[in-house]
Amino acid sequence: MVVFANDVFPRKIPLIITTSDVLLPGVTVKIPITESRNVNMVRSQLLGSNSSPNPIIGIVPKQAEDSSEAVTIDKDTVGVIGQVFHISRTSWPKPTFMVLVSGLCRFRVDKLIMEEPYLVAIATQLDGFGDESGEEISKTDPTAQEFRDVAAKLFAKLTTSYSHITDKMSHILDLMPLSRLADFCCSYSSATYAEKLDVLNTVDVAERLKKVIPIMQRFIQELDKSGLNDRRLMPFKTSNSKLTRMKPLEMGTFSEEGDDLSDLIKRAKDLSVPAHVSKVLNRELQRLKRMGSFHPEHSIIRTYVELLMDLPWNVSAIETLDIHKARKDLDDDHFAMTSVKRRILEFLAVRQLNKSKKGPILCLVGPPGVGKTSIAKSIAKTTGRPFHCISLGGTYNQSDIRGHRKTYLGAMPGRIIQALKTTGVNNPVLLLDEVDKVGSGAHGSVAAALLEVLDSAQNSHFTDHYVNLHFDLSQVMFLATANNANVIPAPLLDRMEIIKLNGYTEEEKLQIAQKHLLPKQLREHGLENSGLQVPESCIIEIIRNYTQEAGVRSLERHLGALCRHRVVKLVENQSDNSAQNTLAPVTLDETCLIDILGPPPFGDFELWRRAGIPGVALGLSWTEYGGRVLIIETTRLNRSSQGSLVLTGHLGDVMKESASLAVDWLRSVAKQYGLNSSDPLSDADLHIHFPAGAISKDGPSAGIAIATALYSLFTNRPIANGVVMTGEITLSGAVLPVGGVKEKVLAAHRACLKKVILPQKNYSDLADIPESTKNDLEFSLVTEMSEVLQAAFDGMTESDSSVMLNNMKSNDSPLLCKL
Ligand SMILES: Nc1ncnc2c1ncn2[C@@H]1O[C@H](COP(=O)(O)OP(=O)(O)OP(=O)(O)O)[C@@H](O)[C@H]1O
Repeated sequence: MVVFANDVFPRKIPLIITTSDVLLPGVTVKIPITESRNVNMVRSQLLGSNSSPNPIIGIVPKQAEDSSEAVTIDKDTVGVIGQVFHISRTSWPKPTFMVLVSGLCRFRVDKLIMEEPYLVAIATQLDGFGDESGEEISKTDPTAQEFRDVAAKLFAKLTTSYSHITDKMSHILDLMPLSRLADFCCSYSSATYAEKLDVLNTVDVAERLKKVIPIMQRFIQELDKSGLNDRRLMPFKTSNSKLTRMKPLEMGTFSEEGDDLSDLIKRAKDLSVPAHVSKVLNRELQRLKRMGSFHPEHSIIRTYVELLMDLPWNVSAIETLDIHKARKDLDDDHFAMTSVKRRILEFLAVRQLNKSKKGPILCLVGPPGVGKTSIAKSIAKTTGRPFHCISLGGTYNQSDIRGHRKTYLGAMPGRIIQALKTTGVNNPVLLLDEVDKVGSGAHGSVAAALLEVLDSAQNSHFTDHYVNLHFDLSQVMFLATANNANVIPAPLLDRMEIIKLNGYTEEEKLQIAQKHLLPKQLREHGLENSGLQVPESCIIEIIRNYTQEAGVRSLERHLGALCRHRVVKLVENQSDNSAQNTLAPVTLDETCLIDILGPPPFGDFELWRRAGIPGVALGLSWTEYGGRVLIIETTRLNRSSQGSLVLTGHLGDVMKESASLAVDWLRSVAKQYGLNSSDPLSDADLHIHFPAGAISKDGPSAGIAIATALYSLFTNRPIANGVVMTGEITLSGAVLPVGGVKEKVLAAHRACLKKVILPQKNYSDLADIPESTKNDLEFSLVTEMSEVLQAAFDGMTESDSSVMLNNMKSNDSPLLCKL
């Protein structure tokens, strides 16, 4: 109900700009609010704490329908004063409001007094609220009579179809003032945007009637031709209220919702979907049809229906399985990785022979940057299936996989369904990236949700909570990647076949850089013909002193940095001298590297400075990022009381146990090895430290290195140059095998060490190590501590050791720097 003081509307009025249709007085419409100033206006004026129950706003149409220019409001622009009856909002996919508003009368903008955050104008009312007392045209005027005749003809046409509104039609014709009737007929006939704008701008009633007559006549002809009644003419009511001669019509709308819905229905008819889907689709479309777009649930149901229609229930990519092509593709895209490629070819060959056979789910496990994701992409490429990567790192909610139930606010389908929608086929290659990083929280375990997805016996009936219909995932080729297989939950691990990718040797990295990474970076930076040469020596320098990684990602980044530097030079050259578009070819050297990349962050100076001191040994550790050289420092602090063992460096329980074992082994052999005291801890504190305390360390494999460091401390003999060791120690001094040998040996090679002491039982692991690496290293395979000591001190007599110590004291640069 409009309540204005003295029936005059307020002079200062907030505005909404409409772009899709023109509201005329006497008509009620829903206006979608998307433009930012309109949204601000609704938030502040209609939803604010001070807003009145049925606020009054001004509605101004854009002045040209097709104009793409930003909407501006000038002085004298004509609009319609409207009363807001209802506001609904949706927050998904983006925040939008829908405002139900009833047009009351025309107004003219005198002055804009605010433009941001929303528009406010000082306005003047142009016509009355549609009561007959203010009518400016007499009923006997010829134009008025002609108008009434044509309107009667139009109404007669309509009432023949809408028998239930016959009474109301005649009521309108009799009671509604002509000025208002003109607006009404124009709105509900087939007037164009420009015609409606023209009628809005025509304040003079006689003029307005003249303009609406041809519109109605054309509409009558259209109805005659089509034989149908226009759907836009909806049932309506009248009211005798003082100010609102017309009550809101039942939902005319600006948006082309009706058209959209019929498009949706038509699309649903043409779709080929399984019976259980088509049943739900039809049911939901019927609901949509019944509820109208103003219903709060409308957009939720519509989004759901659209998802059902977008999902590739019966659409498959044509698989191209050709083992020769697959071999070529894999070799073209990746250097080395022989065993991985072999396993993938076996996998593809089995599929080629028997397409219905459900192969295992391959899980590629290895340190970062060794090509897990890129080999998965190659598999997709060679099989002709679309590829999609689902990154699972940090996923703690099982709804991410299975979706949210539709009843939740902002519910969404899970990542599997979203991936299928994105790829548009039901047999893509889906890569579950970082499957070892999934977690579990208050909303269930992600691993448990993945079990269903990966189980070939169950996944033909995979049901996402949002979709709530089973989707057949049996055609999807799932691959997974992980950095550390040990932390993958056992039931999940059980469903996958692990393929290990190890770190690369220096030689392999060089080949990968020359054959793949550098050409790729040059291509991506548009430098193919720019004359940039990165010689082998530079790449080796980057590998050795600028990166310390098992994979090649950091190497690729550094090559990218070289390319970017060249691009800057090229662009600068172009702007300095527009005629010259090229630079002279350049071959980088190590000095250029320092200029471009800065001083090398790595190098093994630290190792060399520490090794060679009595009580310091080098061990090897395995991490999910590749192998690492581990420094073990020991020292003895004289105390008068009974000594104690102090361990520092962020150690796990197993590593602490290893240290105690090593100390006790040393106690037990003190006499045999002629140590000064029969109990090294009798009058001293012993401190064993593992530098880099921020990194947690655990496992038994540092046992022999700790024992050797202690032996070195108590005999005051430094361990021989470039010796590194790994192996578990027992109390009796036996050496047990350890894991991750390949990664550890590669780390020793990267650090330019000379000799690796390994447990004898790890002999078979040496087969995995590339020949070129093996040729650079000396291996000592040992079964007990006496052999470890023999190899670690390398036949050095005590006098050799003291010469070495003296050298170290007199010369600041350590001996091992020469390695
Ligand atoms: N053997 C190889 N031959 C050619 N390029 C390689 C090889 N290995 C890795 N690369 C390249 O190294 C880059 C990093 O590889 P990718 O992203 O596949 O690593 P990833 O193992 O998946 O790492 P993360 O575990 O961090 O996801 C890519 O550009 C990839 O093409």
